[in-house]
Amino acid sequence: MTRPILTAARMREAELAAPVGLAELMEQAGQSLAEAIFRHSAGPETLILCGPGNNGGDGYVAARHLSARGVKVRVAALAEPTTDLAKVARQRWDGPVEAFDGAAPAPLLVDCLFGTGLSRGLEPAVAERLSVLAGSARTVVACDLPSGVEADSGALLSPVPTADLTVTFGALKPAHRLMPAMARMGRLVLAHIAIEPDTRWFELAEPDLPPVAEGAHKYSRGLVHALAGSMPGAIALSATAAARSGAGYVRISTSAPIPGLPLSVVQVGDAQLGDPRIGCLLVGPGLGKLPQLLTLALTSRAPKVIDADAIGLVGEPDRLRGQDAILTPHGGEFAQLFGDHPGSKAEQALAAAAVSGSVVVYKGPDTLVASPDGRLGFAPPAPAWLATAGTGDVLAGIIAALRARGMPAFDAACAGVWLHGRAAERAGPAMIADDLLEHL
Ligand SMILES: NC(=O)C1=CN([C@@H]2O[C@H](COP(=O)(O)OP(=O)(O)OC[C@H]3O[C@@H](n4cnc5c(N)ncnc54)[C@H](OP(=O)(O)O)[C@@H]3O)[C@@H](O)[C@H]2O)[C@@H](O)CC1
Ligand SMILES: Nc1ncnc2c1ncn2[C@@H]1O[C@H](COP(=O)(O)OP(=O)(O)O)[C@@H](O)[C@H]1O
Ligand SMILES: [K+]
Repeated sequence: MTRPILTAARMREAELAAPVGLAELMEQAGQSLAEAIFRHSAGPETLILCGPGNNGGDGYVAARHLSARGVKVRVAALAEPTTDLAKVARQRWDGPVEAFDGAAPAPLLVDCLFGTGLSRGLEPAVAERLSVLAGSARTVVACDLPSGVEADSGALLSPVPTADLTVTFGALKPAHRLMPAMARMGRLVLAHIAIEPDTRWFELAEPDLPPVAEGAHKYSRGLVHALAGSMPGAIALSATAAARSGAGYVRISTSAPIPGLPLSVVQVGDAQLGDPRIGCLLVGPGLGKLPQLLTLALTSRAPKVIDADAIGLVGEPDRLRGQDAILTPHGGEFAQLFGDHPGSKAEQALAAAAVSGSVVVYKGPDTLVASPDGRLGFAPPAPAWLATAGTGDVLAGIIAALRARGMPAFDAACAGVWLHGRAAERAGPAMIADDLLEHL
């Protein structure tokens, strides 16, 4: 199941449009926070830090529910509540409220200082105290977002301790899946509250892959045609990944024999781009500085995956319009083609997709898949050991195979990114790109 993602502003709209009142939403949020805490680590003395806004309001509600379950709860307030909702939640908490500054540590710390309303970094003394309390706790739970994280960009506006568990409500926020904030979340639980998120932003989930038809033949299962350039290892990784990702036929145009390929991958000396059976053309991995090969690729009517060196050779993004292309840039390649866009990584990816008319897979520890029509997929965390040469070549091959198998471009890119991350998890920390091929 994909999980919806809303910006702070869209979340507020969804809250206002909810079929229940805001006070009921806060009650649901605080109660589900208490439940998630109780399930994660029932029992130990709990210190709940409450801020002045509704994030703090959730904290008072959670305090009441945890206390009713018999947990020893202490509440410390950074400031008196300023919103009506938080004031009511505060009144309904009948235990004492300590001052934030003097609060002693507890084994379980719940951070309800700031959530989606954070507008600037925490004051240095507050951030420092939060860090000390988090450092002394066995378990740190963040309500909605760890305090100091900017909800829409994933930026850290002040130092942010890493949570063991983050409980968010109704929808994820972009920061849950954008760096550097993503690394501070710990386990991320999405609790249900009665909003109806209407959004085309979502977290990637396990894909439905097209089954192999009973009457399939190798061409109907999808022909991936790759153009080799000056570095044969990269295209060998891509082509093998395509073969292992269910393409019926993988073929490479190459001027010299490429070693290390499965015997089933066909190597040809000419371009063969007029072949109407090509389900996806792959250009870029190991291409080197051969702009003529990109130009040749762009004469083909086939769907394309354009990766690596080829991205830097495009020049103007609108050269890609009408190409039915999926681009797979890392940060450097993205900047080369699209220049400096303002805004968050999410906004940049969408702007790039719009200007190129292409699906853009903006890679990194926080990979995004953007469609020109406004859909945006956020990858769940993938292991950092993917940061090794050649893993991008493997990803390009996976996506090319899924595209050739008939998946629409955006779906193929989303599925490919998800499968790539899970293959890395199975391959383990000492993996090299070649090892991913055994786990596809
Ligand atoms: N609405 C609903 O129905 C539901 C909402 N829910 C919950 O509400 C949370 C959002 O609540 P929120 O909008 O009140 O924002 P919140 O993050 O608590 O902080 C805002 C306050 O902090 C202040 N402030 C900001 N930065 C600051 C800083 N660095 N240092 C000091 N002050 C700072 C800011 O003041 P100002 O920027 O105006 O100075 C304002 O007073 C959301 O994350 C979720 O947990 C759930 O219950 C579901 C239902
Ligand atoms: N720290 C990280 N955590 C998770 N995934 C990462 C990290 N760094 C890189 N990746 C992933 O590894 C792959 C690297 O691709 P790329 O930069 O094109 O490398 P190459 O060109 O060497 O194949 C991408 O899929 C990227 O999302
Ligand atoms: K918080």
